[in-house]
Formats: sequence, C-alpha cells, structure tokens
Amino acid sequence: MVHCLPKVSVTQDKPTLPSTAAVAKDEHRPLAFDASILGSESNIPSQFIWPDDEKPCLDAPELVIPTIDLGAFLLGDSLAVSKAAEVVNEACKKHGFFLVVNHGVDSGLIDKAHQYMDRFFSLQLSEKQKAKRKVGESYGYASSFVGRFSSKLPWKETLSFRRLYQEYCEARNKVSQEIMGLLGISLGLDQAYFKDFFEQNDSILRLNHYPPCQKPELTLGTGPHTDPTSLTILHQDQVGGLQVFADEKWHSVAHIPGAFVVNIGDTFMALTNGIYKSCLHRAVVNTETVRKSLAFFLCPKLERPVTPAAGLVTAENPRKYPDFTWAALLKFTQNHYRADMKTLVAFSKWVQEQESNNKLIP
Ligand SMILES: C=C1C[C@]23C[C@@]1(O)CC[C@H]2[C@]1(C)CCC[C@@](C)(C(=O)O)[C@H]1[C@@H]3C(=O)O
Ligand SMILES: O=C(O)CCC(=O)C(=O)O
Ligand SMILES: [Fe+2]
Repeated sequence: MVHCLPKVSVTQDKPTLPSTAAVAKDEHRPLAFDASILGSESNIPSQFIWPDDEKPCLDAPELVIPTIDLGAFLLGDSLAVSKAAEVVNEACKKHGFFLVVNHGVDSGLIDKAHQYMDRFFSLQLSEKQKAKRKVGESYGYASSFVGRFSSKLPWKETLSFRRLYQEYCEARNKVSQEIMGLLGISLGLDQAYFKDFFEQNDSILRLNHYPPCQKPELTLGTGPHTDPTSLTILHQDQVGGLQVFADEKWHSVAHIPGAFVVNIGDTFMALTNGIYKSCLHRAVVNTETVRKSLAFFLCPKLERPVTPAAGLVTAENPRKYPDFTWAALLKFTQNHYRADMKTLVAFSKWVQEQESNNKLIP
C-alpha cells in the first residue's frame, strides 16, 4: 500500500513564527488546538490532514519486537550478557528498536507520572497556555505546534521538561545508563564507553497527549520521524498507537504492560558512525480514546562534541557524519528544520555548509 511507505522526497515545512495566517484558511476554526473541542469534530481542519503518501495505515501488522531482560543482563551472567548484546546488535543494525522488560522502574512511579499527566492535560487550554513553549525552545506546553508549523500538524499536545518529574527522570536515566553499558558491549567497545559519555547529560522528558480524532485515517498523532536525540525510552499506555518502520513497511507496536520501548536516535547513530540505525517511527490516533505516552530522550551534554568511537571508523566504514554538538542539532530542529526521517542527513549538510561559509570569512 503506497500510503504505508515513508515519504521519499521530503518537502520541508520550515518552522514559522506564530502567524494567524497559517490557520486563517479555515476561518471558522479555533486558532489553537483545543483538544476538548477538536476531539468530537468530524470536520478536520485542513492543517491536520496529512498528504496521501504519508497517511497512516491504522491496521498495520504487529512487529515481533526483540526483547531484552535488563534484570538478567545486570546480574552479569556471561551467557545472559552475550545473548542480550547479540539481540541488541541485530535489532540496532536493522531498525534501531527493542523492548526492555524487568528494568526495575517501580510501576507505581509510572502510574503516578501518568496521573499527573492527566491532571495537567485536563486543564482548560488557557491554563495550559500559561506554560507555553516559546519559539526556538524545547521546554513547556505545545498544543499541536500551531504557530510553529503551518501544515501536517500533529494531533497532540505535549509538555516537555528538563528538571521537573525529577524522580521519574532519575529512574529512566538509570535505565538508560544500563542500556548504554549493553550497547557498548554489543559494539565490541568497553562497557563504560557510552556510560561515561552520557553520565552527564542534557536529557528531555516529554509527555505526549493524543486526544481522540474522528478521522484518524487522515491525521497523525506524531508524524514519521527519527528522534534527533540519542536514546529514547518510551512508555506508551494501554491504548497503543506507536508504529515502527521495519522490513519496508509500517508495523504497530502492541502495549506490553510494564515494558519500555527503546529506540536509537540520530545522535547515537552518529556516535556509532552509522552502524546502529536511528529508528523510523510515528504515532497514530483513534476515534475513541485519549492516548498518552511518556518519552525520556537521553541526550549528550549540550556542548560535548559528538564524534564516533575510533574503533567504529574503518576503511570499510569511513566517517559518515561531521563532528557536532547536541546544542547545534537541537537548535537546528527547533529553528531551521522540522525533525523528520532525514534530519541527520540534512543537518550534516547544514554543518558542512556552515563550516565552509566560516572558512570564506577571513
Ligand atoms: C528534540 C526533539 C524535537 C522533537 C522532540 C524532541 O525532543 C525529539 C523528537 C522530535 C519530534 C517529536 C519529531 C517529530 C516532529 C516533532 C515536531 C513533533 O511532532 O513533536 C519533533 C519534536 C520537536 O519539538 O521538534
Ligand atoms: O507517542 C508515541 O508513541 C511516540 C512519540 C514520539 O515518537 C516522540 O515524542 O518522539
Ligand atoms: Fe519519536
């Protein structure tokens, strides 16, 4: 099915400054994404309708997902360690996606995080707007990015943090460090290699809230993209809706109680010199139920150079991406380019252009 394939040539929707013109085409529509109004609206504003080649397939087949028992890995039994490393290596070379069970994060803490999230998103829009994310910044409340983008708007509201949700962030940070140990081993590097790299980090926690949509076949909760960040640890609720692109088609990812969905992002792909793939994924919505997900994005320290491990650059696998910092890639996705499935390639080109421009200026 054509509409199940990712778009090959991307027409970038450059971030725009807040503009009412973007939504004025539908004069009678609200200027903001008010979930309480739009959830029951069957006439979907055109800004939320995705082009045919990117429209979702709602009945995508389920993906058989490689699963890592983190508890067994941490016990250090050599057989369990080499098995986990093998599974992760295969998954990350193929699609950059795996599940983690037995991760030690208390289920009560996850439930509490979802409850706080319910409380925030059920507030009136005017209240939520008090925490509004400013243009160019990556923290705060964003209702569907109305203002930031003018088309292919996602059917969601988000709240992103750096320091709040402290306890939850700490728990995810611990899990992400353990996974970094495993990823290092799986690449034949020292277990401490990526743990040290990410020990200090500028990570982001994001709450995604997807209201019901009367025409889910026209819209997308989150459009197709790879995460520009390094490693994402996602907890989706029981509704389901996450889809991953593997074996040339979209697959749905079933909710597995207590499991974390883990995916590689662009920055980690660059750290492995392209050996591990950043995972192409998206989220679909449905007519009946609100869907929620909590994403912990592990990111390097803002100014730390992102350069591949020496052993991963070889004659057969020469350098793929320029050195960069997470600060520069974050700025690129917030001010110049809407993250999609080609962010890393577009960013690499941009970095090289900037470097050659700088060389021209004496
Ligand atoms: C650095 C980031 C940009 C986005 C959030 C994130 O922390 C990681 C993923 C990015 C995103 C989810 C990819 C799809 C498009 C996007 C605009 C969204 O739909 O939310 C992206 C986020 C963004 O705010 O730019
Ligand atoms: O909600 C989801 O399942 C996916 C969200 C996502 O991909 C993101 O926030 O980057
Ligand atoms: Fe994502």
